[in-house]
Amino acid sequence: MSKTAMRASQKDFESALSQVKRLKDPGNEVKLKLYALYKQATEGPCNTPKPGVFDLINKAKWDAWNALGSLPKETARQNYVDLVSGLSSSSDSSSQVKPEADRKQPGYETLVVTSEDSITKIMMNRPAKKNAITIQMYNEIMLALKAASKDDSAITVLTGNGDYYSSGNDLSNFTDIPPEGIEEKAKSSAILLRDFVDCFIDFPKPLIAVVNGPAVGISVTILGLFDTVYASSRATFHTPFSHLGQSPEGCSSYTFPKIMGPAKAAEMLIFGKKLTAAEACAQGLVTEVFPDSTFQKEVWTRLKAYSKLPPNAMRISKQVIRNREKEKLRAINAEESRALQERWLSDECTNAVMNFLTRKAKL
Ligand SMILES: CCCC/C=C/CC(=O)SCCNC(=O)CCNC(=O)[C@H](O)C(C)(C)COP(=O)(O)OP(=O)(O)OC[C@H]1O[C@@H](n2cnc3c(N)ncnc32)[C@H](O)[C@@H]1OP(=O)(O)O
Repeated sequence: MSKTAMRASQKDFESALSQVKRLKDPGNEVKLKLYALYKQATEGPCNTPKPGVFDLINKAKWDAWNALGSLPKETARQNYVDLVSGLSSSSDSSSQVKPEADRKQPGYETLVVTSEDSITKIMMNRPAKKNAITIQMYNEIMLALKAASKDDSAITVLTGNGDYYSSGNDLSNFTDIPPEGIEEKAKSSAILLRDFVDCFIDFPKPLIAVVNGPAVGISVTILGLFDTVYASSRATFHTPFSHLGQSPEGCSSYTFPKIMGPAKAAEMLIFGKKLTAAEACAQGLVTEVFPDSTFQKEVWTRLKAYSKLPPNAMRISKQVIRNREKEKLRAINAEESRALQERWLSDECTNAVMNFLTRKAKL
């Protein structure tokens, strides 16, 4: 029987609604389609006033819903279920490990992933946006880490393209509010954050950060979960959580006091003190700093030598060093994510994000 000949039940629809939250970000166009079909399936034809021209996001949503005209609720429900099912099967196939070595791996839009000389390199690739991490990028980094954990490389590297390592969470992630409302957005963001950080906690091979420039927010906090951090002399390390009405994540509430002592950690995590590469190295967050002019050459020469060491011995050494803390780190990650879920609903956070997005504030 063809898909369209079948009728989606309310149960199918509800299961598609929960499935959609676990999908890789399908991009804005598909998200608008999903939104429109959801509204049509639950409320019928578009019945709200058209938003003003400057209310770009709500206008795009309204246009997508209105374009469905008088499509019956049942057909919209069926189309929603079919669309989610198509997205699920393509995202399943893109998560399979691909064996091609020595060249750019396909399937990533926000990253460049390569495997060469027994090193898998995951490079964040939104240089024009300072490698700010979108929902899609969180999902792609998780996919790339899962693939790297199973491929035949010995070590894995995370780095950034352009002048920044990463400016942290893309603050426009907070503007894409689903039909279920802001609370649901905070909840799904907390789940995404927890899953993302768990991938670093659980990563089984040596994981190296090649910090090519300034690092902000979550790109700094997760460094405590890496095995080695090499920084360019141009890099800085900034966790301005209080300025943003937020609180620490990436297990930094535990790893930073352990690495640098509680007093130095508090200056970074509570007061948002920005560290230079030399300071971050003196405090133990960074393994070694290289002059910016020779950074890439020196780091990659070093990493190529390390990647020739026996891979199983390196894995076991990492396990012995890290395994006894894994459960604790997972619990800390869950607790930090819960705290942030509440913070994201606060006026302090909303105002800080709006000030950035309306160009009133920068770090
Ligand atoms: C779901 C899980 C959530 C986990 C939560 C994590 C918490 C964090 O990560 S908190 C950290 C959030 N990051 C920031 O607050 C940084 C905001 N960005 C800035 O303050 C500045 O952009 C900068 C200091 C990083 C760089 O300033 P600079 O003058 O050199 O460059 P810009 O012209 O500002 O940036 C170029 C371009 O990139 C856009 N952009 C940069 N960073 C972000 C960002 N984090 N989110 C969204 N967009 C960002 C910036 O708006 C510019 O875009 P346009 O060219 O379109 O104007």
